[in-house]
Formats: sequence, structure tokens, C-alpha cells
Amino acid sequence: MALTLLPLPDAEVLLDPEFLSPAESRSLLTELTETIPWRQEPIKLFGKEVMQPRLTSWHGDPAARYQYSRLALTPQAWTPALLRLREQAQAAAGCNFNSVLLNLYRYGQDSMGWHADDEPELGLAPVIASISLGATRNFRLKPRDPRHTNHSAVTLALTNGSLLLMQGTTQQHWLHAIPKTAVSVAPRLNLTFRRVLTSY
Ligand SMILES: O=C(O)CCC(=O)C(=O)O
Ligand SMILES: [Fe+2]
Repeated sequence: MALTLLPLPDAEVLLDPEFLSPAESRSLLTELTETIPWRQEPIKLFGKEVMQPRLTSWHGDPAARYQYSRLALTPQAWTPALLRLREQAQAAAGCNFNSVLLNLYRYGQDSMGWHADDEPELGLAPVIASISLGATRNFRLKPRDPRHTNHSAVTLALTNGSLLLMQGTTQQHWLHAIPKTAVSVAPRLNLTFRRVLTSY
């Protein structure tokens, strides 16, 4: 399969539902679930510290540091599996990545709230390559300012082995989220490859 551009205004979102084979995806899900040093990180929500409803891990080149971040400042080292996936993501996206954020959604109540990946370290128009493994979860996109982009929210089912690219002005004009679901679902693992600017 190939990447298909979604018809969203002021965004460049591309999806390849069959980026990795089912066998490759299955073995990666097992390997990463077992070998990544997963952590549940605290976040500040309305001034109160709560735990994130998912497990995370941040990996990359030592120089790919966030100045201030919801996560650890210095990334963990690349593993062989992450380096292999980075090669594949770079070939598909046509650019280089120096870090990857991993999210493990253990069950339907694990989620990610509305946000844009618009930290200054990522630059104005970041390319983000998102690979999903395991259970299918809904990925929601909605315009940041409905007066500017008159479009309703869209839902993409991110399936096992899919690749989603977000680039161009997507982070400037759109928000995205993984909502909770009351349906019983198996774990889902997501990797977002990013390029953190080391001087900006
Ligand atoms: O799990 C996903 O598909 C989304 C992850 C995400 O938006 C992020 O890590 O910033
Ligand atoms: Fe995101």
C-alpha cells in the first residue's frame, strides 16, 4: 500500500494502513512491549498533578533534548528495533528523525487528550511519522479554530502496522487526540518519530 493524502484544509495528513506487514507488526509489538522501559509520567492538569493515562518512553540521539517538556529532558538510547523502524519511517517520510516518543495504551481507558505537537523544539512545520501496533484505536482530528478552518472533526481508525504522517501546517491549525473507549480493547503501541531542533 502507499500513503494517501487526506482531504483536510490547512493540513497535510497522509495515511498508509498497511505500512508494516501483520507478521512484522506482531513481532514488533511483543518485542517493544517487553523491552522498552515503560513509565507512567505525571502531568499537571489544572494545577494538579495527575498520572498520564498511558505508559510512555522517549528515545533518541543525546542531542535531541527538550528544553522543557512533559517528559524526561534527555532521551533514552535507541534500541536495534527502534533504529530499524526509524530507517523505515525516514524512507517513507523523506526526512530524518532524531527521536521517537512511544505511547502504550494498555486498555480502553488509556488515552491522550486534545493537543498539537507544537513545542518550539519541533519547529513551525514539523514532520511527524506515527506508527501504530496492536489494537485499532480511533485517532481524532479537529480544527484548532473553527472560524478559520470550517471543518468538522474527523476520526481515523489507526490499525496494526499503519503509518500516519502529519506535516506542513497540520500542527498549526489542527488538534489531535486518542479518546477513551468503553469497549474492551487489547493494548495498542504507538511510536511518533520526530526531529527535535538542537538549535532554534
Ligand atoms: O497514539 C497516537 O496515535 C497519538 C500520539 C500522539 O499524538 C503524540 O504522541 O503526540
Ligand atoms: Fe501528538
